Amino acid sequence: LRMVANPKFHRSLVNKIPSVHLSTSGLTGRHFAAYSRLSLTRLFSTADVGKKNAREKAKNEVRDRNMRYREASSSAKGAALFALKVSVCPILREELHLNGREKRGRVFVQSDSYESTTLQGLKNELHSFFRALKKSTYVLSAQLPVVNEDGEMVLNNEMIGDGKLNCDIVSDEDVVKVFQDAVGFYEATLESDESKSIARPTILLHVSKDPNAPPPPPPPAYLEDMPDPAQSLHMTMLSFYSFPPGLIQDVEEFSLSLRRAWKPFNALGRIYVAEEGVNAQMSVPTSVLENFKACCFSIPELGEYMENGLNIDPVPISSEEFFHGERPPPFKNLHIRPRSQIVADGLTQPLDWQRAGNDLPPLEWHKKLQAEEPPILLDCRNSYETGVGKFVNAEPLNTETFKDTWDILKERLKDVPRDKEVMTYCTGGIRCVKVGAYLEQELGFKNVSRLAGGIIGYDRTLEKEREKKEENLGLEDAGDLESLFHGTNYVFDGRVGRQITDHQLGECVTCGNATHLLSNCANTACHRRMVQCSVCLTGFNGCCSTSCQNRFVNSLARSKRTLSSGVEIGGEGGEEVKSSGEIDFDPAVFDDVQEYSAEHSSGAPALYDAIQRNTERYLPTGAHMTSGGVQGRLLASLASMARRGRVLEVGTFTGYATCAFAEGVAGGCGDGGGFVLTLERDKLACGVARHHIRALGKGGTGEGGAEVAELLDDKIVAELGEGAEDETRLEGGVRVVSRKCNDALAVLEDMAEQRVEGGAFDLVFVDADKTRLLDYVECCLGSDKLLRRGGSILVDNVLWKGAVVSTEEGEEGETKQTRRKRKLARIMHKFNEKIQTDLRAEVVLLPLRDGLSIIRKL
Ligand SMILES: C[S@@+](CC[C@H](N)C(=O)[O-])C[C@H]1O[C@@H](n2cnc3c(N)ncnc32)[C@H](O)[C@@H]1O
Repeated sequence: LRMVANPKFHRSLVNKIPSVHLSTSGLTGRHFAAYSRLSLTRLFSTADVGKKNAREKAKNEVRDRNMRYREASSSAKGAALFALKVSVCPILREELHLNGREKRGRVFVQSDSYESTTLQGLKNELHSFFRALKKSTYVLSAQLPVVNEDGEMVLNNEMIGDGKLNCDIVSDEDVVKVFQDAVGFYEATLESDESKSIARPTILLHVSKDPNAPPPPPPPAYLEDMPDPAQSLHMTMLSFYSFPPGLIQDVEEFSLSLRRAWKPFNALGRIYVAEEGVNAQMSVPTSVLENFKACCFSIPELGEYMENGLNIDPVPISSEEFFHGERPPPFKNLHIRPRSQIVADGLTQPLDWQRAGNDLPPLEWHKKLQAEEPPILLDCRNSYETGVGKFVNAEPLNTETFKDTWDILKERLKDVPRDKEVMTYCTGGIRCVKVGAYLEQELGFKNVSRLAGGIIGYDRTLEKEREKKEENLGLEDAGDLESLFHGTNYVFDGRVGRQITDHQLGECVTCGNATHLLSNCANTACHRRMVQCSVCLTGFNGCCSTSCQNRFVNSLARSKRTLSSGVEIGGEGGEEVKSSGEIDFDPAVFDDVQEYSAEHSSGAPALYDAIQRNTERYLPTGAHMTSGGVQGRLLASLASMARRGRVLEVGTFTGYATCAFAEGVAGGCGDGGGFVLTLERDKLACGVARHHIRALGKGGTGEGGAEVAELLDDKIVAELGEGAEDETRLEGGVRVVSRKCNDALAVLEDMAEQRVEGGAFDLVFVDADKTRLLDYVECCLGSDKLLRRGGSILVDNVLWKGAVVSTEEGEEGETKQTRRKRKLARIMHKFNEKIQTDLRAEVVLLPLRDGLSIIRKL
């Protein structure tokens, strides 16, 4: 991983791959090099592979193979490789819903291979490119290309329509003959006029519907007479999970099949699929709910293995409220995501999820909790969930994430006799399957029970029983039906929490009063989940702090201005774009000049190598985000020139640039009172950065500092609340303060209003969310309280991997990533244009690495 995260390594490999000019497919050598790099990333990054859907993966494999073939054939023309120009008839295109790429395409086949000598081999080859054909009965026919008077090959077989080409392929012999004929034809063109000959034997292959194929199967019974889901006046929320004992063999294929099966219902939701099972939170149009249930029960991997069936919310939401109500819709799309686990547990070995204690129906659970000698009752949710609601007498495990569960359980239960009854519960029951399995199989408890359907199931059952009681229908003896769960149940969709009783167990984040209300901060860049009372919710405009409130109110005003003036600025999304790790770079930008300048700049001291290593170990997907060697040296130099040695960094990440700034300030600051403030929203990054800054404080930038930095262990993430600060003093009195904040822009806007303690900054490094660069820079240019006149702003990534140079519309069929890259490049380009014409500043855009702008405030 360390090698892969290192651009030098990529470059060296990319440079070693011969680049080919493939004009027929529109691919240039440069694309090929970039593509090769993507393949490398794919090869090394198993997490990425896991995320790709099956179709994409198969297509990539074939493309990879074709690339190799083309590469081979570019040096050696001839009969070693055949080109098959494949087309699919319109009937099959429609029946199989083939997309643009699958309607026609080119496949390369080696001579004397299984594919070029047998019908099955040939078909397998076609299936890997045209996956949908696997499910169809079709016939193949072939033809040799026609060479026109100018010696050009006429490959246009569009005119075939539903018909066939002149040679049927129904047996291995037919395959052999067609390939032999293709060689003969190729050799004949060579002999007649080599300059006009074709590059390799070529065959036109047509796939048409088999006229004798049996009719397609009738639609499943559950779709018969189904009402139109689009007309449903209500939406129903539901959830379910399953741990099928036979596991899910092909996760990606199964995810696709779920999407196909659920498409007719207009279902929405978030579904995780892994080998171990399925975990779904969904909303379904109420009018087709019964059909949807029947569909789910007909799928073997769900069916009887859906523990407690489907957990259905008894109160449907009107479609109007669902889609256009005050709150955002719980789900906007149907996301079916292949995952390595449906609940990430952090266990080294998977357990047998079928042996996970007993499922206790809610009414039995309710009775048991009223018993005189209650058993051990464990709340297996995280602390933010248990903070607003739990069963009376339950012990919260107080985990930050589910992965913390195992150590806490071991410690809590170490002296408990193994035959003591242990009861566990969670939101919907899924986490308790894993906890139950662990208690039984790893800790040896013999009497484990789990609340079937979790708190959601318990709440619904009690509600139903109460209704029954009211209607005086035969009521089971359930004792008192008052809920023993007190407070609010945290749920994982747009609703955030459901209040079960009036108990106010939470503490308002802004005033500290008791409350049951849960929400997410309205400042979208912060969006933290929070407990906030109704008074503060209104008073703070739905935000968690005054900083976020200012940011939120300002951005509302700005978006109004934007709408009326038609000028696009920044964008409220504030998405962190640099960390996606999926954006490829244009290798042409990383040319020899960059290499040369790196080789002829001073190397970074040892501490920085240790920082980079730790980053690659603890935050590998973002390891490319650190400033790195040459830029780090430049930042240190610039900081050393800062008049009063006061530097603000926006986006600490793991502290690479922070240490460079601190180093520079310490080495250059005139009055000895240097100060570096760095802001970061990510807890883990903050924890790692603090360790590095302390290492700098203890051992300096050399080997001593590197040794301390290397002592980083897994317990780096401190519980960091909004505004939590950590201060390190360097020799010579320079103060380095790392502050955890939810949204750095809100903090800057605050500082721009008030006086910054100790005076304005000399230098501000803007290196956080890239879509709001103008907002950050505006804060600095607009307020002398934040950045003094004559001071500078540094903005990173202004060349956006070279993509700013050309931001026109992309080719048809470009991927989501390239579209996103183009969109971001346009934002960056607009930023560069706008800042260049700003009369308050002078700009130098350095083509260093990914582009660094130095903006001097006039
Ligand atoms: C490119 S990295 C910073 C790299 C660092 N300056 C360096 O040179 O080593 C960007 C960091 O900004 C943080 N970030 C993004 N948006 C933020 C925001 N609105 N508030 C605070 N931090 C943010 C991300 O979590 C990420 O760690």
